[in-house]
Amino acid sequence: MSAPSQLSKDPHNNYFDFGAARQVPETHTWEGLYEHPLVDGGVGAVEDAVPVVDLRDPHAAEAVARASEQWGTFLLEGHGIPSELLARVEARIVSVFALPASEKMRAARQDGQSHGYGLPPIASYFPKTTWSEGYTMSPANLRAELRKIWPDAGEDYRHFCDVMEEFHRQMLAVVDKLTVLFLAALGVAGVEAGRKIVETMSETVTMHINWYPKCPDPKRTLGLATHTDSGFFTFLMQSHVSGLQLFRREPDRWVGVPPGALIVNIGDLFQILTNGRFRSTYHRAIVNRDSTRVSVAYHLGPPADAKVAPLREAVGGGKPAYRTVTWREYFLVRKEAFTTGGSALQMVSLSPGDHDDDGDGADQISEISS
Ligand SMILES: O=C(O)CCC(=O)C(=O)O
Ligand SMILES: [Fe+2]
Repeated sequence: MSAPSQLSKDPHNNYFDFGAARQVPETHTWEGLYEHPLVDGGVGAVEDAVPVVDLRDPHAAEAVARASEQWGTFLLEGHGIPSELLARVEARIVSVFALPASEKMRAARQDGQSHGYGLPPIASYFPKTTWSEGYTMSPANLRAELRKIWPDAGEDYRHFCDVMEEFHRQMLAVVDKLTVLFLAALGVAGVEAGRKIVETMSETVTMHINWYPKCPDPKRTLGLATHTDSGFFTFLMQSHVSGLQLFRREPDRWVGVPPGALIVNIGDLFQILTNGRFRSTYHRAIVNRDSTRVSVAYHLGPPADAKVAPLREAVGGGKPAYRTVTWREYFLVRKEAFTTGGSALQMVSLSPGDHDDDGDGADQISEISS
């Protein structure tokens, strides 16, 4: 593998003009992308159809449990977010990425910062660059953040912020509904630990918007590198263009997720909280020749320094499978895992004889506490 181009990975020094690219340069060429077969995960597929949960279904909690245990991903229906709003979100996102490089670069993510414009946050762990641009923002500081791009706070600024805030407001209602189902599925609906999870999660919302330009040679490159989401769970809104693929084992294969739906992904910290019952999924995004694609990953998790350990109800009479971690600590573990090619969840798992130094005995293990 050739040495990575530091320049093209550094949003402060360089900007890759996707619109002008007539081929995929070495810096953006990924090897081994098609080692495993690709299968269709659409509703018509029999074996590999990605599960669907309809929030209006009286048995939705059971469907959520099954999908979270067996897939770690499901398509969400009956969420009540008007498709007209989702179309406006998409249009406004397209308009941000269409701005001249010099304007976008005003918001470039600085080293060590989680928010800002540029390559997706996980890009720095990989030797090659992905065929995408991203922008990470939190609803709490959306207006201040976007002033970097639009210092005069004109009409485009107001339209973007208004639509993203409306999206956030409507998403919070969906988060509430889905959290009720998750807690019911886990049997902790009336339990203190469950209440704490719900109370703290909405404070941490981060929105990561992704823009995948058209690509002259899409098989040679990747839009977003293979990863699991690290928090509790993520909603993924995507445009009507396919690109998301889930990794499934036995046999190893990539399952193409149908475009257009709102998707829910279980994250690593939820796998820890549920003692491995709900599972996070490896996923990636590919690009295509004819259409640009947009997605919004709406990430939810605990406050950065809250201790997360397997819930008592999930451990039952058994042993905790994971040690206590905070999201902040887990990011460091994840960085090491990306760098060494290991699994972050494996690195925080406990063997039967291990003691959880931070767990402070059986009482603490089943809690999330700040
Ligand atoms: O664009 C996609 O389909 C995937 C996005 C994603 O996985 C993420 O931002 O975490
Ligand atoms: Fe993701």
